[in-house]
Amino acid sequence: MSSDIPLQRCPDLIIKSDTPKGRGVFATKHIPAKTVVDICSVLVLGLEENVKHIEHTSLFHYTYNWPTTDAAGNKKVAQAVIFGLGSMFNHSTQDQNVVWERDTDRLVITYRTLRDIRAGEELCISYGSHLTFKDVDAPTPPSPEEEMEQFNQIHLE
Ligand SMILES: C[S@@+](CC[C@H](N)C(=O)[O-])C[C@H]1O[C@@H](n2cnc3c(N)ncnc32)[C@H](O)[C@@H]1O
Repeated sequence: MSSDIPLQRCPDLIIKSDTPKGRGVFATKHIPAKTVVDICSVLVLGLEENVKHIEHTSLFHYTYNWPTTDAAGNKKVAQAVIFGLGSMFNHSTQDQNVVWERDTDRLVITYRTLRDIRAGEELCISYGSHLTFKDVDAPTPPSPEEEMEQFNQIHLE
């Protein structure tokens, strides 16, 4: 049947529970680029139920933006709960190694490796630029002394 959704999950993964980002997904073996790591089903939340209820719970930190159309036919951005590993991937600004793709008709998200992943490495997606937490991977801003040195170098060259 064409509406059936074949599932696929890479077996070479574990959840580590004590990382600086909380729980996270890690590789136990080398995983080649473009490997499907998981196909996750999605529950799209009502626009109103999200604002009235979900945003006031810890689930708020797990939902993804999901394009939808309201009763009047206007395009809106709803929120969706992702079942499976999709809710366990942490964010990396500097070294995202997993990409994801929505299937809005079949209500699934497919996660694929962006590059080869080494055994022991964390699998991270990008949450975009509006983070609701302090990014532990964020580059540390230069000290005033370093900034002055960079400034001097730029002006000396
Ligand atoms: C979808 S959950 C990911 C799984 C989560 N680490 C857990 O233990 O359930 C998103 C939450 O993970 C944490 N997180 C993800 N990426 C992070 C990062 N780069 N720096 C700090 N915390 C991060 C934040 O607390 C964020 O709200």
